[in-house]
Amino acid sequence: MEIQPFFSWFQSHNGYVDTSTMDVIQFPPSEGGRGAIALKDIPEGHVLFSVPRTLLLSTQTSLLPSHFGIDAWKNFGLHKGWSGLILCMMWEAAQGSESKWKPYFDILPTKLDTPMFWSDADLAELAGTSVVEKLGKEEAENDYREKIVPAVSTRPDLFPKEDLTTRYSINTFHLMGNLILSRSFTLDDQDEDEDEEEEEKEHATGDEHQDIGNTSLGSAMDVDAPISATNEHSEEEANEDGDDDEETSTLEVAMVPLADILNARYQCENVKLFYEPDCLKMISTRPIKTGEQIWNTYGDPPNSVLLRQYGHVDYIPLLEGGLGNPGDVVELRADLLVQSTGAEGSIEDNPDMKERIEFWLEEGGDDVFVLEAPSTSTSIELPPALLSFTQLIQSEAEWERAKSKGKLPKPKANIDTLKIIQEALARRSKAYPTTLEEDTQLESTSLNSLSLNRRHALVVRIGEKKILERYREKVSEMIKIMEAPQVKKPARGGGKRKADRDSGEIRKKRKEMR
Ligand SMILES: C[S@@+](CC[C@H](N)C(=O)[O-])C[C@H]1O[C@@H](n2cnc3c(N)ncnc32)[C@H](O)[C@@H]1O
Repeated sequence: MEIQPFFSWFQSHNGYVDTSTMDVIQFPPSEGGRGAIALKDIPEGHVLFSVPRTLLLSTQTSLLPSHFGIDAWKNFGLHKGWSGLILCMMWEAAQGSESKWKPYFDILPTKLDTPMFWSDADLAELAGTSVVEKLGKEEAENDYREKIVPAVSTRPDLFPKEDLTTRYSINTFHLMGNLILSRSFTLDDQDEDEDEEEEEKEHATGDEHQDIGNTSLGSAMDVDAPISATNEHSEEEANEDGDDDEETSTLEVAMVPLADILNARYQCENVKLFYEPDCLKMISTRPIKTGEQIWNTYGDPPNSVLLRQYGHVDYIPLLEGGLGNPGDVVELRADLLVQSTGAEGSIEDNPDMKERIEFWLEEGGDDVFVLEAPSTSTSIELPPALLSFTQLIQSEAEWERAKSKGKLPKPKANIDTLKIIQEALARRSKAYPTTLEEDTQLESTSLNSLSLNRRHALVVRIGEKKILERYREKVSEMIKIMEAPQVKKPARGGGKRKADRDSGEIRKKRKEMR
Protein backbone atom coordinates (compact mmCIF):
# COMPACT_ATOMS: atom_id res chain seq x y z
CA MET A 1 0.00 0.00 0.00
CA GLU A 2 1.45 3.32 -1.06
CA ILE A 3 1.86 5.68 1.88
CA GLN A 4 2.28 8.93 -0.08
CA PRO A 5 -1.43 9.72 -0.58
CA PHE A 6 -1.93 9.25 3.15
CA PHE A 7 1.00 11.59 3.93
CA SER A 8 -0.41 14.21 1.52
CA TRP A 9 -3.84 14.00 3.17
CA PHE A 10 -2.25 14.15 6.62
CA GLN A 11 -0.18 17.22 5.75
CA SER A 12 -3.05 18.99 3.97
CA HIS A 13 -5.06 18.70 7.22
CA ASN A 14 -2.38 20.45 9.25
CA GLY A 15 -0.61 17.28 10.27
CA TYR A 16 3.15 17.65 10.58
CA VAL A 17 5.55 14.85 9.71
CA ASP A 18 9.31 15.21 9.53
CA THR A 19 9.79 13.28 6.30
CA SER A 20 13.51 14.04 6.25
CA THR A 21 13.83 12.04 9.48
CA MET A 22 11.36 9.19 9.17
CA ASP A 23 9.59 7.12 6.55
CA VAL A 24 7.07 4.31 6.57
CA ILE A 25 8.37 1.06 5.11
CA GLN A 26 7.68 -2.66 5.09
CA PHE A 27 9.70 -4.55 7.73
CA PRO A 28 9.76 -8.36 7.87
CA PRO A 29 6.60 -9.79 9.52
CA SER A 30 8.63 -10.73 12.61
CA GLU A 31 9.42 -7.03 13.07
CA GLY A 32 5.83 -5.92 12.70
CA GLY A 33 5.38 -5.61 8.93
CA ARG A 34 4.70 -2.02 7.98
CA GLY A 35 6.28 0.41 10.40
CA ALA A 36 8.40 3.55 10.64
CA ILE A 37 12.14 3.81 10.07
CA ALA A 38 14.69 6.47 11.02
CA LEU A 39 16.22 8.04 7.87
CA LYS A 40 18.96 9.70 9.91
CA ASP A 41 20.27 9.70 13.47
CA ILE A 42 17.53 11.14 15.67
CA PRO A 43 18.39 12.76 18.99
CA GLU A 44 16.23 12.32 22.08
CA GLY A 45 13.37 14.85 22.30
CA HIS A 46 12.85 15.21 18.54
CA VAL A 47 9.28 15.70 17.28
CA LEU A 48 8.78 13.13 14.52
CA PHE A 49 5.22 14.04 13.76
CA SER A 50 2.29 15.83 15.24
CA VAL A 51 -1.39 14.97 14.76
CA PRO A 52 -3.94 17.77 15.10
CA ARG A 53 -6.82 16.79 17.37
CA THR A 54 -9.20 17.48 14.48
CA LEU A 55 -7.70 14.49 12.63
CA LEU A 56 -8.44 12.03 15.43
CA LEU A 57 -11.34 9.73 14.67
CA SER A 58 -13.62 9.31 17.66
CA THR A 59 -17.28 9.71 18.62
CA GLN A 60 -16.38 13.36 19.34
CA THR A 61 -15.06 14.11 15.86
CA SER A 62 -17.23 11.91 13.62
CA LEU A 63 -20.36 13.67 12.41
CA LEU A 64 -22.47 10.54 12.87
CA PRO A 65 -23.62 11.11 16.48
CA SER A 66 -24.98 14.57 15.65
CA HIS A 67 -26.67 13.33 12.45
CA PHE A 68 -28.19 10.49 14.44
CA GLY A 69 -29.25 12.79 17.27
CA ILE A 70 -27.55 12.78 20.62
CA ASP A 71 -30.69 11.69 22.51
CA ALA A 72 -31.28 8.78 20.16
CA TRP A 73 -27.57 7.92 20.38
CA LYS A 74 -27.94 7.62 24.14
CA ASN A 75 -31.25 5.76 23.90
CA PHE A 76 -29.54 3.03 21.92
CA GLY A 77 -26.74 2.90 24.49
CA LEU A 78 -24.18 4.05 21.92
CA HIS A 79 -22.59 6.49 24.37
CA LYS A 80 -21.47 3.58 26.54
CA GLY A 81 -18.71 1.13 25.80
CA TRP A 82 -17.16 0.89 22.38
CA SER A 83 -20.09 0.24 20.07
CA GLY A 84 -20.53 3.97 19.37
CA LEU A 85 -16.99 4.30 18.01
CA ILE A 86 -17.36 1.07 16.05
CA LEU A 87 -20.55 2.43 14.45
CA CYS A 88 -18.82 5.74 13.67
CA MET A 89 -16.01 3.83 11.96
CA MET A 90 -18.42 1.67 9.97
CA TRP A 91 -20.34 4.77 8.91
CA GLU A 92 -17.27 6.85 8.05
CA ALA A 93 -15.85 3.96 5.99
CA ALA A 94 -19.21 3.62 4.21
CA GLN A 95 -19.11 7.30 3.20
CA GLY A 96 -16.17 6.62 0.86
CA SER A 97 -14.61 9.81 -0.45
CA GLU A 98 -17.29 11.83 1.38
CA SER A 99 -15.54 10.95 4.63
CA LYS A 100 -12.76 13.15 5.91
CA TRP A 101 -10.88 9.98 6.89
CA LYS A 102 -11.03 8.20 3.50
CA PRO A 103 -7.21 8.23 2.98
CA TYR A 104 -6.82 6.91 6.54
CA PHE A 105 -9.24 4.03 5.94
CA ASP A 106 -7.37 3.31 2.69
CA ILE A 107 -4.24 2.35 4.63
CA LEU A 108 -5.91 0.44 7.48
CA PRO A 109 -5.59 -3.35 7.33
CA THR A 110 -8.67 -5.24 6.15
CA LYS A 111 -7.58 -8.54 7.64
CA LEU A 112 -6.34 -9.11 11.17
CA ASP A 113 -4.63 -12.01 12.92
CA THR A 114 -6.34 -11.61 16.30
CA PRO A 115 -8.02 -14.78 17.64
CA MET A 116 -11.43 -13.14 17.19
CA PHE A 117 -11.10 -14.25 13.55
CA TRP A 118 -9.66 -17.72 14.17
CA SER A 119 -11.36 -21.00 13.30
CA ASP A 120 -12.49 -23.22 16.18
CA ALA A 121 -9.67 -25.63 15.35
CA ASP A 122 -7.08 -22.87 15.73
CA LEU A 123 -8.76 -21.57 18.90
CA ALA A 124 -8.48 -25.06 20.37
CA GLU A 125 -4.70 -24.60 20.17
CA LEU A 126 -5.09 -21.89 22.80
CA ALA A 127 -6.92 -24.10 25.30
CA GLY A 128 -5.58 -23.54 28.80
CA THR A 129 -4.12 -20.10 28.03
CA SER A 130 -5.85 -16.98 29.27
CA VAL A 131 -6.65 -15.89 25.71
CA VAL A 132 -9.83 -17.85 25.13
CA GLU A 133 -11.81 -16.91 28.23
CA LYS A 134 -11.06 -13.23 27.65
CA LEU A 135 -11.90 -13.15 23.97
CA GLY A 136 -15.40 -11.81 24.63
CA LYS A 137 -16.78 -12.77 21.24
CA GLU A 138 -20.23 -13.49 22.61
CA GLU A 139 -20.40 -10.21 24.54
CA ALA A 140 -19.30 -8.29 21.46
CA GLU A 141 -21.93 -9.99 19.35
CA ASN A 142 -24.57 -9.19 21.98
CA ASP A 143 -23.60 -5.54 21.64
CA TYR A 144 -23.94 -5.83 17.89
CA ARG A 145 -27.41 -7.39 18.16
CA GLU A 146 -28.68 -5.21 20.98
CA LYS A 147 -27.28 -1.81 20.01
CA ILE A 148 -26.01 -1.65 16.44
CA VAL A 149 -28.71 -3.63 14.62
CA PRO A 150 -31.63 -1.73 16.25
CA ALA A 151 -29.88 1.64 15.79
CA VAL A 152 -29.07 1.21 12.10
CA SER A 153 -32.50 -0.20 11.28
CA THR A 154 -34.23 2.99 12.48
CA ARG A 155 -32.32 5.29 10.14
CA PRO A 156 -32.28 4.05 6.52
CA ASP A 157 -31.36 7.59 5.51
CA LEU A 158 -28.01 7.18 7.30
CA PHE A 159 -27.58 3.44 6.89
CA PRO A 160 -29.02 2.38 3.50
CA LYS A 161 -30.77 -0.98 3.55
CA GLU A 162 -28.51 -2.42 0.87
CA ASP A 163 -25.46 -1.70 3.08
CA LEU A 164 -26.73 -3.52 6.15
CA THR A 165 -25.32 -6.93 5.23
CA THR A 166 -22.01 -5.54 4.06
CA ARG A 167 -20.88 -2.25 5.58
CA TYR A 168 -22.82 -2.85 8.82
CA SER A 169 -22.43 -6.64 9.01
CA ILE A 170 -21.17 -8.54 12.02
CA ASN A 171 -17.87 -9.11 10.18
CA THR A 172 -17.39 -5.39 9.61
CA PHE A 173 -18.31 -4.84 13.26
CA HIS A 174 -15.58 -7.27 14.37
CA LEU A 175 -13.06 -5.76 11.97
CA MET A 176 -13.65 -2.24 13.27
CA GLY A 177 -13.74 -3.49 16.87
CA ASN A 178 -10.40 -5.21 16.44
CA LEU A 179 -8.89 -2.20 14.68
CA ILE A 180 -9.81 -0.19 17.77
CA LEU A 181 -8.40 -2.95 19.94
CA SER A 182 -5.05 -2.95 18.21
CA ARG A 183 -4.64 0.68 17.18
CA SER A 184 -6.68 3.08 19.32
CA PHE A 185 -5.33 5.45 21.93
CA THR A 186 -7.07 6.36 25.14
CA LEU A 187 -6.90 10.06 25.83
CA ASP A 188 -7.70 11.82 29.04
CA ASP A 189 -10.49 14.31 29.07
CA GLN A 190 -9.19 17.54 27.53
CA ASP A 191 -10.40 19.83 30.30
CA GLU A 192 -8.68 17.63 32.80
CA ASP A 193 -5.52 17.70 30.73
CA GLU A 194 -5.57 21.46 30.75
CA ASP A 195 -6.05 21.50 34.51
CA GLU A 196 -3.18 19.09 34.87
CA GLU A 197 -1.04 21.20 32.60
CA GLU A 198 -1.78 24.23 34.74
CA GLU A 199 -0.80 22.22 37.77
CA GLU A 200 2.34 21.08 36.04
CA LYS A 201 3.31 24.63 35.26
CA GLU A 202 2.74 25.55 38.87
CA HIS A 203 4.99 22.78 39.97
CA ALA A 204 7.49 23.80 37.31
CA THR A 205 8.56 20.27 36.54
CA GLY A 206 10.18 21.43 33.36
CA ASP A 207 8.42 18.75 31.32
CA GLU A 208 6.21 20.52 28.83
CA HIS A 209 4.60 17.39 27.36
CA GLN A 210 1.92 15.18 28.82
CA ASP A 211 2.56 11.52 28.28
CA ILE A 212 -0.41 9.82 26.66
CA GLY A 213 0.43 6.24 27.31
CA ASN A 214 0.26 3.51 24.81
CA THR A 215 -2.10 2.30 22.21
CA SER A 216 -5.24 0.43 22.74
CA LEU A 217 -6.10 0.30 26.36
CA GLY A 218 -9.00 -2.01 25.74
CA SER A 219 -11.96 -2.54 23.58
CA ALA A 220 -15.55 -3.52 23.22
CA MET A 221 -14.38 -7.07 23.00
CA ASP A 222 -12.58 -7.06 26.27
CA VAL A 223 -14.18 -8.94 29.08
CA ASP A 224 -12.94 -10.46 32.25
CA ALA A 225 -12.98 -14.15 33.03
CA PRO A 226 -16.07 -15.34 34.93
CA ILE A 227 -14.72 -14.71 38.42
CA SER A 228 -11.58 -12.79 37.66
CA ALA A 229 -11.18 -9.28 38.89
CA THR A 230 -8.54 -6.71 38.10
CA ASN A 231 -4.93 -7.65 37.88
CA GLU A 232 -1.87 -5.88 36.60
CA HIS A 233 -2.84 -6.32 33.02
CA SER A 234 -6.54 -5.77 33.23
CA GLU A 235 -5.82 -2.20 34.25
CA GLU A 236 -4.81 -1.73 30.65
CA GLU A 237 -8.06 -3.16 29.47
CA ALA A 238 -11.23 -1.13 29.32
CA ASN A 239 -14.44 -2.82 30.32
CA GLU A 240 -16.67 -3.72 27.48
CA ASP A 241 -19.98 -2.78 29.03
CA GLY A 242 -18.77 0.82 29.38
CA ASP A 243 -20.22 1.11 32.86
CA ASP A 244 -20.30 4.66 34.01
CA ASP A 245 -17.41 4.38 36.37
CA GLU A 246 -15.58 7.65 36.66
CA GLU A 247 -12.43 6.21 35.22
CA THR A 248 -13.92 5.40 31.82
CA SER A 249 -16.23 8.38 31.57
CA THR A 250 -13.37 10.88 31.46
CA LEU A 251 -11.48 8.94 28.82
CA GLU A 252 -11.87 9.37 25.10
CA VAL A 253 -10.96 6.49 22.86
CA ALA A 254 -9.68 7.65 19.51
CA MET A 255 -8.03 6.42 16.36
CA VAL A 256 -4.91 8.51 15.83
CA PRO A 257 -3.77 8.47 12.18
CA LEU A 258 -0.02 7.95 11.75
CA ALA A 259 0.57 7.36 15.47
CA ASP A 260 -0.92 3.91 14.89
CA ILE A 261 1.60 3.03 12.21
CA LEU A 262 4.25 2.30 14.83
CA ASN A 263 5.03 -1.24 15.88
CA ALA A 264 6.17 -2.27 19.34
CA ARG A 265 8.40 -4.88 20.88
CA TYR A 266 9.26 -5.70 24.49
CA GLN A 267 11.35 -2.83 25.94
CA CYS A 268 12.28 -1.43 22.53
CA GLU A 269 10.29 1.79 22.85
CA ASN A 270 12.16 4.79 21.49
CA VAL A 271 9.28 7.26 21.00
CA LYS A 272 6.16 8.19 22.89
CA LEU A 273 3.00 10.12 22.15
CA PHE A 274 2.55 13.29 24.16
CA TYR A 275 -0.45 15.53 24.15
CA GLU A 276 -0.89 19.22 23.92
CA PRO A 277 -4.17 21.12 23.82
CA ASP A 278 -4.43 21.12 20.01
CA CYS A 279 -2.37 18.18 18.91
CA LEU A 280 -0.61 14.95 19.82
CA LYS A 281 3.14 14.78 19.28
CA MET A 282 5.27 11.70 18.70
CA ILE A 283 8.61 12.48 20.33
CA SER A 284 11.77 10.38 20.57
CA THR A 285 12.49 9.20 24.11
CA ARG A 286 16.04 8.05 23.29
CA PRO A 287 18.47 8.55 20.42
CA ILE A 288 17.55 6.46 17.35
CA LYS A 289 20.17 5.44 14.80
CA THR A 290 19.76 5.69 11.03
CA GLY A 291 17.97 2.61 9.73
CA GLU A 292 16.52 1.59 13.09
CA GLN A 293 12.83 0.95 13.49
CA ILE A 294 10.85 3.59 15.37
CA TRP A 295 9.09 1.65 18.14
CA ASN A 296 6.15 2.73 20.24
CA THR A 297 5.20 0.73 23.33
CA TYR A 298 2.01 -1.24 23.85
CA GLY A 299 2.86 -1.54 27.55
CA ASP A 300 4.99 -4.71 27.22
CA PRO A 301 2.11 -7.09 27.93
CA PRO A 302 2.45 -10.88 28.03
CA ASN A 303 2.03 -12.81 24.80
CA SER A 304 -1.52 -13.88 25.72
CA VAL A 305 -2.53 -10.20 25.72
CA LEU A 306 -0.43 -9.29 22.69
CA LEU A 307 -2.05 -12.06 20.70
CA ARG A 308 -5.60 -11.29 21.83
CA GLN A 309 -5.36 -7.55 21.30
CA TYR A 310 -2.82 -7.18 18.49
CA GLY A 311 -2.58 -10.55 16.79
CA HIS A 312 1.17 -11.06 17.23
CA VAL A 313 3.59 -12.29 19.88
CA ASP A 314 7.02 -11.20 21.07
CA TYR A 315 9.58 -13.91 20.36
CA ILE A 316 12.89 -12.58 21.52
CA PRO A 317 15.87 -14.02 23.44
CA LEU A 318 15.13 -14.75 27.09
CA LEU A 319 17.61 -14.44 29.96
CA GLU A 320 17.25 -18.10 30.84
CA GLY A 321 17.74 -19.16 27.21
CA GLY A 322 15.32 -19.82 24.38
CA LEU A 323 12.95 -17.34 22.82
CA GLY A 324 9.73 -15.84 24.06
CA ASN A 325 8.33 -12.80 25.82
CA PRO A 326 10.15 -11.73 29.02
CA GLY A 327 6.90 -10.07 30.13
CA ASP A 328 4.92 -13.32 30.07
CA VAL A 329 2.73 -14.29 33.02
CA VAL A 330 0.45 -17.13 34.08
CA GLU A 331 -2.83 -16.44 35.75
CA LEU A 332 -3.89 -18.70 38.59
CA ARG A 333 -7.54 -18.36 39.47
CA ALA A 334 -8.58 -18.29 43.09
CA ASP A 335 -11.26 -20.93 42.51
CA LEU A 336 -8.56 -23.39 41.47
CA LEU A 337 -6.90 -22.91 44.85
CA VAL A 338 -10.23 -23.47 46.56
CA GLN A 339 -10.71 -26.72 44.61
CA SER A 340 -7.20 -27.71 45.58
CA THR A 341 -8.04 -27.61 49.31
CA GLY A 342 -10.18 -30.68 48.70
CA ALA A 343 -13.34 -28.65 49.36
CA GLU A 344 -16.28 -30.56 47.92
CA GLY A 345 -18.72 -29.03 45.44
CA SER A 346 -18.87 -25.45 44.26
CA ILE A 347 -18.15 -22.41 46.39
CA GLU A 348 -21.86 -21.62 46.30
CA ASP A 349 -22.60 -24.91 48.13
CA ASN A 350 -20.00 -24.25 50.79
CA PRO A 351 -21.11 -21.41 53.11
CA ASP A 352 -17.88 -21.42 55.12
CA MET A 353 -15.70 -21.11 52.03
CA LYS A 354 -18.07 -18.58 50.50
CA GLU A 355 -17.76 -16.41 53.60
CA ARG A 356 -13.95 -16.52 53.42
CA ILE A 357 -13.93 -15.61 49.74
CA GLU A 358 -16.36 -12.75 50.28
CA PHE A 359 -14.15 -11.50 53.10
CA TRP A 360 -11.12 -11.71 50.80
CA LEU A 361 -12.82 -9.72 48.06
CA GLU A 362 -14.27 -7.15 50.47
CA GLU A 363 -10.80 -6.58 51.87
CA GLY A 364 -9.59 -5.76 48.38
CA GLY A 365 -8.15 -9.13 47.37
CA ASP A 366 -8.17 -10.21 43.73
CA ASP A 367 -9.58 -13.48 42.52
CA VAL A 368 -6.75 -14.10 40.07
CA PHE A 369 -3.10 -14.36 41.01
CA VAL A 370 -0.54 -13.37 38.44
CA LEU A 371 2.64 -15.42 38.33
CA GLU A 372 5.30 -13.41 36.60
CA ALA A 373 8.21 -14.74 34.59
CA PRO A 374 11.30 -14.77 36.80
CA SER A 375 13.68 -11.99 35.84
CA THR A 376 16.77 -14.06 36.66
CA SER A 377 17.30 -17.76 37.15
CA THR A 378 17.09 -17.49 40.93
CA SER A 379 14.49 -14.87 41.52
CA ILE A 380 11.16 -16.69 41.81
CA GLU A 381 8.97 -15.32 44.56
CA LEU A 382 5.49 -16.59 45.31
CA PRO A 383 3.16 -13.60 45.13
CA PRO A 384 2.36 -12.47 48.70
CA ALA A 385 -1.35 -12.25 47.82
CA LEU A 386 -1.31 -15.91 46.75
CA LEU A 387 0.16 -16.97 50.10
CA SER A 388 -2.20 -14.76 52.05
CA PHE A 389 -5.27 -16.08 50.19
CA THR A 390 -4.18 -19.69 50.59
CA GLN A 391 -3.70 -19.16 54.33
CA LEU A 392 -7.18 -17.73 54.53
CA ILE A 393 -8.86 -20.66 52.79
CA GLN A 394 -6.72 -23.35 54.39
CA SER A 395 -6.25 -22.44 58.03
CA GLU A 396 -9.07 -22.21 60.58
CA ALA A 397 -6.85 -20.22 62.92
CA GLU A 398 -5.87 -17.72 60.22
CA TRP A 399 -9.49 -17.32 59.16
CA GLU A 400 -10.60 -16.68 62.76
CA ARG A 401 -7.73 -14.23 63.28
CA ALA A 402 -8.49 -12.46 59.99
CA LYS A 403 -12.15 -12.07 60.93
CA SER A 404 -11.46 -10.77 64.42
CA LYS A 405 -8.80 -8.31 63.26
CA GLY A 406 -10.57 -7.37 60.04
CA LYS A 407 -7.28 -7.94 58.22
CA LEU A 408 -6.10 -10.39 55.59
CA PRO A 409 -3.60 -13.05 56.77
CA LYS A 410 0.11 -12.35 56.53
CA PRO A 411 1.67 -14.01 53.47
CA LYS A 412 3.34 -17.02 55.07
CA ALA A 413 4.52 -20.18 53.41
CA ASN A 414 3.95 -23.31 55.46
CA ILE A 415 3.61 -26.91 54.37
CA ASP A 416 -0.18 -26.88 54.18
CA THR A 417 -0.32 -23.68 52.17
CA LEU A 418 2.40 -24.84 49.83
CA LYS A 419 0.71 -28.18 49.23
CA ILE A 420 -2.48 -26.44 48.17
CA ILE A 421 -0.51 -24.18 45.84
CA GLN A 422 1.34 -27.21 44.51
CA GLU A 423 -1.94 -28.96 43.76
CA ALA A 424 -3.40 -25.81 42.15
CA LEU A 425 -0.34 -25.46 39.91
CA ALA A 426 -0.61 -29.11 38.91
CA ARG A 427 -4.28 -28.61 38.02
CA ARG A 428 -3.44 -25.41 36.14
CA SER A 429 -0.88 -27.32 34.05
CA LYS A 430 -3.49 -29.93 33.15
CA ALA A 431 -5.68 -27.23 31.59
CA TYR A 432 -3.44 -27.43 28.52
CA PRO A 433 -4.09 -30.41 26.30
CA THR A 434 -0.37 -30.77 25.53
CA THR A 435 2.70 -30.91 27.76
CA LEU A 436 5.60 -28.49 27.80
CA GLU A 437 7.87 -31.24 26.45
CA GLU A 438 5.55 -31.87 23.50
CA ASP A 439 5.33 -28.16 22.79
CA THR A 440 9.06 -27.49 22.98
CA GLN A 441 9.65 -30.49 20.73
CA LEU A 442 7.22 -29.00 18.19
CA GLU A 443 8.91 -25.62 18.59
CA SER A 444 12.35 -27.02 17.83
CA THR A 445 11.31 -29.21 14.91
CA SER A 446 8.43 -27.49 13.13
CA LEU A 447 7.76 -23.94 14.36
CA ASN A 448 8.30 -22.35 10.98
CA SER A 449 6.21 -24.85 9.09
CA LEU A 450 3.15 -24.18 11.27
CA SER A 451 0.44 -21.76 10.14
CA LEU A 452 0.76 -18.28 11.67
CA ASN A 453 -2.12 -18.86 14.12
CA ARG A 454 -0.75 -22.18 15.30
CA ARG A 455 2.72 -20.72 15.64
CA HIS A 456 1.35 -17.89 17.76
CA ALA A 457 -0.69 -20.29 19.89
CA LEU A 458 2.35 -22.49 20.44
CA VAL A 459 4.49 -19.54 21.54
CA VAL A 460 1.81 -18.35 23.99
CA ARG A 461 1.41 -21.86 25.45
CA ILE A 462 5.13 -22.44 25.85
CA GLY A 463 5.61 -19.06 27.54
CA GLU A 464 2.93 -19.80 30.12
CA LYS A 465 3.97 -23.41 30.66
CA LYS A 466 7.62 -22.50 31.25
CA ILE A 467 6.58 -20.10 33.99
CA LEU A 468 4.27 -22.68 35.54
CA GLU A 469 7.10 -25.20 35.48
CA ARG A 470 9.42 -22.81 37.30
CA TYR A 471 6.81 -22.13 39.98
CA ARG A 472 6.12 -25.83 40.37
CA GLU A 473 9.83 -26.50 40.86
CA LYS A 474 10.07 -23.69 43.36
CA VAL A 475 7.12 -24.90 45.41
CA SER A 476 8.37 -28.51 45.38
CA GLU A 477 11.75 -27.32 46.54
CA MET A 478 10.20 -25.30 49.36
CA ILE A 479 8.14 -28.29 50.46
CA LYS A 480 11.17 -30.57 50.34
CA ILE A 481 13.12 -28.20 52.53
CA MET A 482 10.31 -27.92 55.04
CA GLU A 483 9.74 -31.65 55.16
CA ALA A 484 13.40 -32.52 55.59
CA PRO A 485 14.07 -33.80 59.12
CA GLN A 486 15.92 -31.35 61.33
CA VAL A 487 19.32 -32.94 61.95
CA LYS A 488 21.08 -32.23 65.21
CA LYS A 489 24.63 -30.96 65.02
CA PRO A 490 27.20 -33.69 65.73
CA ALA A 491 28.58 -33.20 69.24
CA ARG A 492 32.11 -33.16 67.96
CA GLY A 493 34.28 -34.71 65.32
CA GLY A 494 36.07 -33.91 62.15
CA GLY A 495 34.76 -33.87 58.59
CA LYS A 496 31.01 -33.58 58.11
CA ARG A 497 29.19 -36.40 56.39
CA LYS A 498 27.26 -35.52 53.22
CA ALA A 499 23.85 -35.79 54.95
CA ASP A 500 24.95 -33.22 57.48
CA ARG A 501 26.26 -30.91 54.82
CA ASP A 502 22.90 -31.17 53.02
CA SER A 503 20.98 -30.44 56.16
CA GLY A 504 23.21 -27.40 56.71
CA GLU A 505 22.16 -26.23 53.27
CA ILE A 506 18.54 -26.92 54.14
CA ARG A 507 18.79 -24.97 57.39
CA LYS A 508 20.21 -22.05 55.46
CA LYS A 509 17.37 -22.19 52.93
CA ARG A 510 14.79 -22.50 55.70
CA LYS A 511 16.17 -19.33 57.16
CA GLU A 512 15.93 -17.59 53.77
CA MET A 513 12.32 -18.65 53.43
CA ARG A 514 11.22 -17.11 56.71
C1 LIG B 1 -0.56 -0.11 15.87
S1 LIG B 1 -0.44 -1.21 14.53
C2 LIG B 1 1.17 -0.97 13.96
C3 LIG B 1 1.25 -0.76 12.47
C4 LIG B 1 0.97 -1.94 11.62
N1 LIG B 1 2.16 -2.76 11.44
C5 LIG B 1 0.45 -1.49 10.27
O1 LIG B 1 0.91 -2.01 9.26
O2 LIG B 1 -0.43 -0.69 10.21
C6 LIG B 1 -0.40 -2.68 15.44
C7 LIG B 1 -0.27 -3.92 14.60
O3 LIG B 1 1.03 -4.03 14.06
C8 LIG B 1 1.51 -5.37 14.13
N2 LIG B 1 2.70 -5.38 15.00
C9 LIG B 1 3.12 -4.41 15.82
N3 LIG B 1 4.26 -4.75 16.44
C10 LIG B 1 4.58 -5.98 16.01
C11 LIG B 1 5.65 -6.90 16.29
N4 LIG B 1 6.62 -6.61 17.14
N5 LIG B 1 5.65 -8.09 15.64
C12 LIG B 1 4.67 -8.41 14.77
N6 LIG B 1 3.62 -7.60 14.48
C13 LIG B 1 3.58 -6.40 15.09
C14 LIG B 1 0.38 -6.19 14.70
O4 LIG B 1 -0.35 -6.70 13.62
C15 LIG B 1 -0.47 -5.16 15.42
O5 LIG B 1 -1.84 -5.49 15.49
